[in-house]
Amino acid sequence: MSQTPPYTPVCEVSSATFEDTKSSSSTSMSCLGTDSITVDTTNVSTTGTTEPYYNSPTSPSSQKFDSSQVLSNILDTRPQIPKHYIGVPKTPSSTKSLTPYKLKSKSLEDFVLSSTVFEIKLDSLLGKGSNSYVHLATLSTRETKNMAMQFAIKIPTAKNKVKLIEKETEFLLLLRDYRDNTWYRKYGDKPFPFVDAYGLYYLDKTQFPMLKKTDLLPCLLLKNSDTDLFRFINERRELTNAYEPAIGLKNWFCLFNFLLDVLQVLRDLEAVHCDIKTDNILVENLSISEPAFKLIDFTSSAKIVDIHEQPEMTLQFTAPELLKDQNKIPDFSTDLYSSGLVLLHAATGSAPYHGYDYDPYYLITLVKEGKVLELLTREELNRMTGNSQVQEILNLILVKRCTLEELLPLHS
Ligand SMILES: Nc1ncnc2c1ncn2[C@@H]1O[C@H](COP(=O)(O)OP(=O)(O)OP(=O)(O)O)[C@@H](O)[C@H]1O
Repeated sequence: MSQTPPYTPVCEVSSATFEDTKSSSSTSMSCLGTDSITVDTTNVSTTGTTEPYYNSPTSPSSQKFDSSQVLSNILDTRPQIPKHYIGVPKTPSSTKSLTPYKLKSKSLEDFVLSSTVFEIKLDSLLGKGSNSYVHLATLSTRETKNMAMQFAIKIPTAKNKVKLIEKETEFLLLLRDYRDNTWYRKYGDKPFPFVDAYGLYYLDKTQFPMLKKTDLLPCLLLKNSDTDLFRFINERRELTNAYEPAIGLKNWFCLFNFLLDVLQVLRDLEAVHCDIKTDNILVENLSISEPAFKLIDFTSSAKIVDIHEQPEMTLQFTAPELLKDQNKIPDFSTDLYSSGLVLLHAATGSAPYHGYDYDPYYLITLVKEGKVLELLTREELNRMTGNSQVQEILNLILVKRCTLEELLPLHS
């Protein structure tokens, strides 16, 4: 991910410091009372995925992907997976002295792909979040080398970040269960709007040099995508006309429908994502006329009943009421508001509060007051108001704060 981290200043709940993961400068944020907010400095930084932040261990794989479909199908339809494919490493020869990180539940252990059956080769860096590196990688079976597939692997930046990988994986398992038992029954063969997870896989320093030499940590295997929505907006806004949404009218409504699908699933699960933003939406099928969007990053997601404090969120995509009241728990309406900001970004071509993120204190004031529409430039307004339905939908979500039910009749 090129947009947010590692330039993203993160306010850790535990330390309450305002830390920039790239520069070493840090400013106390405790006085801001926003301990769990990440400031998206997307518009300040112009990091490219082509520029790794360290000496990358990557070595492009020479594997062919003829059988990638076979392997991804096996991993996707777990009940059919052979038993020996699964297993937390015991004492693999290369990591004899390392104790694998102990996962917190049996369901997570059952999701681990055995390193005696599979091997993984890391390719290029796809993105970096505040808690993880995401690499393109190749998974192959050790015995039959032509059984190989490409995927994205989310690697924790440190051992203390594994609990977030565990939390995210548990949420992905919940979504997978929903997909298999409810989604197909309710929506037929409509694409599921969340990223597919294939399993967990343990890596050590010999495979990923950024890990400590004493660590053997579980990493999350996900379906990889061509690009994310942030980059998609930047590319498309050069091609679309000045009075239509930056990503084009058809794509904008496609994104709107996708977000309504996401919100309906979350409502069915009585859960919230809590970090819906442009960086967290992947875009697939770019060669086909309609792109397919997939939501990622479930590190802050949970069932509403299980949330007791505000999780880590991205300031520019946070609903004002969560900043005004630190005790307020995120709910469906706060995810809907964040979705409205994603739609605004896709319409105007600029991230919310673009140009106002140089001063986090000022930014917090603006977000608290929900000033996002008042800060739009003439060009941005033209793109937002060029189509009356786009304008109406944005107004309903961001100003009138309508409910999901009120929007559903507009779903096509
Ligand atoms: N499945 C994937 N395919 C392609 N790229 C991906 C995939 N998953 C993540 N990425 C890229 O990596 C970036 C970081 O991923 P992610 O947001 O899941 O990490 P994180 O550490 O939880 O980040 P955050 O700081 O937002 O919490 C994404 O913005 C995206 O660009």
